[in-house]
Amino acid sequence: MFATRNSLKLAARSFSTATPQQSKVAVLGAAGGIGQPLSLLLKANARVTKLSLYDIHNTPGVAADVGHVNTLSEVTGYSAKDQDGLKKALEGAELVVIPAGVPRKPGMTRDDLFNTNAGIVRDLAQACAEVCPKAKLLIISNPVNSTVPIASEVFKKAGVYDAKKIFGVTSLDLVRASRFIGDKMGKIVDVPVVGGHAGITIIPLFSQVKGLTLSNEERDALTHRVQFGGDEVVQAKDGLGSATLSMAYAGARFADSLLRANSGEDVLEWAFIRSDLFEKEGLEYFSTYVKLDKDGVKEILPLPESISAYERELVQKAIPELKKSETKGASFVA
Ligand SMILES: NC(=O)C1=CN([C@@H]2O[C@H](COP(=O)(O)OP(=O)(O)OC[C@H]3O[C@@H](n4cnc5c(N)ncnc54)[C@H](O)[C@@H]3O)[C@@H](O)[C@H]2O)C=CC1
Ligand SMILES: O=C([O-])CC(=O)C(=O)O
Repeated sequence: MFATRNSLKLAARSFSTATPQQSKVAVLGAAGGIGQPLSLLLKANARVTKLSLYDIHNTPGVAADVGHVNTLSEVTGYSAKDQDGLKKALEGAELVVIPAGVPRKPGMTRDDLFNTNAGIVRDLAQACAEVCPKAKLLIISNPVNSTVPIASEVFKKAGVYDAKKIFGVTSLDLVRASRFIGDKMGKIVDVPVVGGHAGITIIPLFSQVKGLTLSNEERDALTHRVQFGGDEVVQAKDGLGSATLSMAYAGARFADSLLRANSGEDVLEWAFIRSDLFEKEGLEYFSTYVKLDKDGVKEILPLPESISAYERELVQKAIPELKKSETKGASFVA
């Protein structure tokens, strides 16, 4: 991966190596299973000029360790023990990535994490709304289908809400879909994934992959594998948590897209955001194709006309699930 100092290539895409403008990125939950490798990948990204790590404990060690990686960014670490540690971590942040919270154990759904993680995300979002209201929030903590509405409601209450800047990170679903199809195609291609980030709300759009032909059985099996890819890792880790390394990779890739957009590049991404696409159905949040610019979401693109009848049906099935989760999140703050 660290082939040369100037080329950090990861799969089909690469992280930025261009000389950056000033970009401070804060990671909240930085000492955790995702937080540590994610912080490492952000340290390796030349677009990050300041990396600010926060966790309730163990952050000084992670910051000291990551801080020895020889890129020019400055690394600071704060924990809950430091006076105003969270505030200091957030001051001047352009991007705030949030992987704070508990992960699943076998037999749990992501929604089972709500009771613990909803409060964590609410409180961290509250601090962001106070200290860096213009920062882009990248929410990894599960259940994403509820934690994004939670953060949004906190920002609304604080009077600083900008729907263009609050993102649920669903990029692990895209990474998985791309990887699983990679075996079939013998090369890595991008696979769109829309909807949300839990079970049947995760909808891979295999119909959009040029040159891919699947039998109905293959399509069903691959769709199921993408939808329940998280469970595969939870079971394999056998009580020790959920995906961390692949999530760090996917999260760092998503952060890089926002940093690229911030420096003027036209960037296309898939993200779970506030969207009017299903307004008629009363749904507020949906992961879809977006154009990014320095202010966050520049344009939300509709679902491709050419998606299959099978995929349309999956979208219809996901809508009530997504609605339940967003209502649960929004009511928690209300
Ligand atoms: N969006 C996605 O695709 C994915 C989301 N996740 C979710 O990410 C979250 C974190 O997962 P892991 O890193 O494996 O868990 P972990 O338990 O290894 O790490 C979580 C970290 O959050 C910290 N933390 C807890 N409360 C905090 C607070 N109030 N402020 C700051 N830090 C706090 C903990 O001290 C810990 O270091 C889980 O909710 C998990 O379900 C995991 C994989 C994929
Ligand atoms: O499955 C989990 O709980 C973690 C997660 O969101 C994923 O791996 O997609």
